[in-house]
Amino acid sequence: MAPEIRVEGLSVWYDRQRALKDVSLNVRPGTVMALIGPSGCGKSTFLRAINRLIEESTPRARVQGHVQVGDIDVYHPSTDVNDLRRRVGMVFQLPNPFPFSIFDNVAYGPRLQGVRDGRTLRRLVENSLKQAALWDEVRGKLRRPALALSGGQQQRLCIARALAVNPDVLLMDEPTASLDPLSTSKIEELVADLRGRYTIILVTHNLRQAARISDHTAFFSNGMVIETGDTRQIFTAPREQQTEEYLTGRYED
Ligand SMILES: Nc1ncnc2c1ncn2[C@@H]1O[C@H](COP(=O)(O)OP(=O)(O)OP(=O)(O)O)[C@@H](O)[C@H]1O
Repeated sequence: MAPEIRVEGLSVWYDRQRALKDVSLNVRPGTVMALIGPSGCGKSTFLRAINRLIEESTPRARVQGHVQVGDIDVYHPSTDVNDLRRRVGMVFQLPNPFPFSIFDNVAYGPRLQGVRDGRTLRRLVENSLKQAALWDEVRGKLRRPALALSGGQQQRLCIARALAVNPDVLLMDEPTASLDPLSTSKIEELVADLRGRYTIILVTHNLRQAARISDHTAFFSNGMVIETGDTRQIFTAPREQQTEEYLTGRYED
């Protein structure tokens, strides 16, 4: 079941720099939330706070506030980070398949979880590749190296890999930034398809993409959420002047 994500009073410090300032934001179950805003405003930091990736990449960073993903209190001392990351999948800007075969990339997570049975693995791999809209292009070639796929296919493979462990949240950090227009539209269709089954947060610099595929949008600036709401409303009638300036390109990046 796609969970609600509730974030209350989230602040993040990297050394002395405060990258997020008391951010509160809710994402409803099974919806797509787009995070937009100028470079360095804290969008990726927000995303990485949700699956506790910040402590992984920057052990000296400090996180304060409350993050709830369904029934998981993300920063509670008893929370199992591996379990959290199984339920909260992540896709990055640059496709990052492992230097293994297509099959082994998708089977990686389930194998780590102890799935050994060949038939079960084959079924999981096929289902995940179908969900990621890649199956038709790679069936019969599952033993080929993942790195031989095109960039757009690699990104869909990374989405399949994330889906293979059966998450219920997907965090996507500029997933189409490195892709050509055709691959971008495939990923956008895929996100539209996954909506409902997963709660999705998508960071994007592509405003038209945010307008096309998100239900809600949050505009970040300088570590704060300036405005959040229905995507249509944000794009057609923003309440805040800063949002309007950003959307009309008058914002100093
Ligand atoms: N690991 C880190 N160590 C120190 N400072 C960091 C680290 N990661 C991010 N920052 C700083 O925190 C601020 C927010 O960065 P973040 O990457 O979250 O912004 P962003 O909105 O995602 O930017 P972009 O759109 O360019 O990806 C920036 O000033 C950035 O330089």
